[in-house]
Parts: sequence; C-alpha cells; structure tokens
Amino acid sequence: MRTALVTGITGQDGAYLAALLLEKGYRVVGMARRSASADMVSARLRWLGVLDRIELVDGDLLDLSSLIRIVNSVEPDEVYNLAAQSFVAASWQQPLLTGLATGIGAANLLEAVRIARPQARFYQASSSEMYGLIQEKVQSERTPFYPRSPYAVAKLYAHWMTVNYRESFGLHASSGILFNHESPLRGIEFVTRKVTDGVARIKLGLATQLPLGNLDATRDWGHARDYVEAMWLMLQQDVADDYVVATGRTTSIRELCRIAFSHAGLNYQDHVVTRSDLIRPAEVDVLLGDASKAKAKLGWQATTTLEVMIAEMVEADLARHRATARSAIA
Ligand SMILES: Nc1nc2c(ncn2[C@@H]2O[C@H](COP(=O)(O)OP(=O)(O)O[C@H]3O[C@H](CO)[C@@H](O)[C@H](O)[C@@H]3O)[C@@H](O)[C@H]2O)c(=O)[nH]1
Repeated sequence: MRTALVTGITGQDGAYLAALLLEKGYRVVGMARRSASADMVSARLRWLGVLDRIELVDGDLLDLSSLIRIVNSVEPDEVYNLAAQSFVAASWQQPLLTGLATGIGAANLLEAVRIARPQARFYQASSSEMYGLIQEKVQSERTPFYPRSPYAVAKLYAHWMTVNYRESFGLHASSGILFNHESPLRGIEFVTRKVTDGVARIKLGLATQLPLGNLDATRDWGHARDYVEAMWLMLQQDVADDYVVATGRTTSIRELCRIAFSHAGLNYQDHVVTRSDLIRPAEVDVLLGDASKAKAKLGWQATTTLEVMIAEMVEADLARHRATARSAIA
C-alpha cells in the first residue's frame, strides 16, 4: 500500500485528491493546522464521505521541525503540497503572511522531504496566477511569468524552488501550473462559488442582489475533480516535470453570471451590481491555458464543461440553502 501525505487536506483540492487516492488504494495522511473549529474545517472531507478513511495530523508549513517529524513518521511515497493562503484578493491585505505560507511554506516542505525522505515524490501546486500580465495569448509551460499580486509572487518563489530542488538535489519534484478549478466545495470567497451561492439565495428569496467586482476579467475554469487526477498522474511519471493543467477555453465573469443565473431561470442583469471596493489593486485580465503537454505526456485532459460544473454548483447551493431553511423551521 502506497502512502500519500497531503498538505491543505481540508481545502477543495485536498478533499478531491483524498477521494481519488483512497479510490486508488492509498493510505492517505492529511496535514492540517490545529483549529478550534475543527468541525468546519473537516466539512469538505465529510461532504465527500472520506473523513473517516484518512488520517489527520497536526502540522503547519511554517514550522519546519513539525514537518520533518511528520515526514519522518508518516514515511510517505508521495507528498502533495496543496496548502497555501490561496485567496488572491487577501494577499494585498496580508502580503507577508501570504509570502510565508504560500512561498516559504513550500520551501520548508521541500526541505523536510530532502532531509527526511528524499526518495518521496513531491507535487507543488503552482498557479496560472503566475502568468499575471500575460506575455502570450495562450499560456504554456514555456510562457514567461509576470506575477500581479503578492500571492502570485509567493507562488512563483515556490514554483522555482520546486524546479531548483529537482535540479539541485535530484528530488522527484513536479509542479502543476493549474488554471482556476472549481466545484461545489470551492470556498465562498472565490467568484464562481460566490456567484452560484448568490444565485441560490436569490432564487430562494433570501437575497435580491449580488455585489461583484470586475466583470470583464476572463478565466480558464475547470473542475477540481478532473484537476486532482492530473496531480496524481504527474507523480506516476518516471521523470519529474512541470505541466500546465487547463481547459483551453476562457470565459468572462459576466458570461459566468449569465450561465449561472440562467440555470435557475434568472436574468443576471436584474441582480448583479458592481462595487468598486471589490476591484483589485492590480488585475489579471485574461488567463487561457494550453494543456497540450499534459495531454501528450500524461494522457490527461479536462472532461467537465463550464456549463455542467456551474449547474452542479448551483444545484448544490440550492440544496444547501433549502436544507438550512428546513433545519431552521424544524
Ligand atoms: N473573488 C472574487 N472575484 C471577483 C469578484 N468580482 C469579480 N471577480 C474577479 O473574478 C476573477 C477570479 O477571481 P477568484 O475566483 O477570486 O480567483 P483568482 O483570483 O483567479 O484565483 C484563483 O485561481 C488561481 C489559479 O489561477 C489560484 O491560484 C488561486 O488560489 C485562486 O484559486 C478575478 O479576475 C476577480 O477580480 C468578487 O466579488 N469576488
């Protein structure tokens, strides 16, 4: 039985990756920070029905000695670094914390692996945000980076540290440059989930308006369930490498709103309002990925369309709000 250590296990990607690895027969050990609200933290794992089948260990990417101890005792074959301060907008409010968690945190974990388990295969969650002010219309592994937020700068550091540890120390360290990926487990602060939750609340008469920021930015959105498969495939290769993971289609926030509201029989123009305080200090206007390397080498491609994913998210949010209303009445 192979063992996987997953940081960020309580997040969207951690939950889907745990489900995939369990299905493949792995022992899954998830690292999570200690929290007083442990119930909330494990909600995603419970939603996917995997909470009872994984082991959880307390640890923090900022605490190198805890990482070394965890890697030593878990003896993982594969390490997936999914933990980060991952909300771009918050990174302007907490640039240094973001740098520590998202940047130095990855370096700490690389160090722990190098010291305690150099034979383990390592996955780093890199991000399409690193392309920022895009240098090519379609972004591939060869496109130069131009980060536009403290978050993206931190991710870029972690990305190059991963490449460097591969080249310097021969670690089997791969980096997935993942474009935006969503699901019903997406945090409410991200735009897709904010929109699908807003649609559900408006549909059920719990709200009338949805305030948003820039509607003209476009993103290449895929489904998290598809994307964790690409992470796993990267670690099954003989040679570690970096891969873009994307759908190859880009859609504006405005069009996303149209799709989500019309799924519930609503017109987004009647409900969406723009608010200047939700506009970012520097925006990433367009992201569009070329995942042909992942297709050629990993045999991976995105399978869920934006429409299908948004429908799944709206339905999940409708069900969630209906259940909350029922339990309030009971
Ligand atoms: N969150 C949010 N975004 C809004 C809003 N209104 C407009 N947007 C726009 O919607 C776009 C997407 O924002 P997010 O969903 O917050 O995601 P992101 O900034 O693209 O970052 C996500 O994807 C990255 C991969 O490219 C990830 O690395 C990152 O962690 C995160 O998951 C941005 O252009 C943002 O300005 C709003 O009210 N809230």
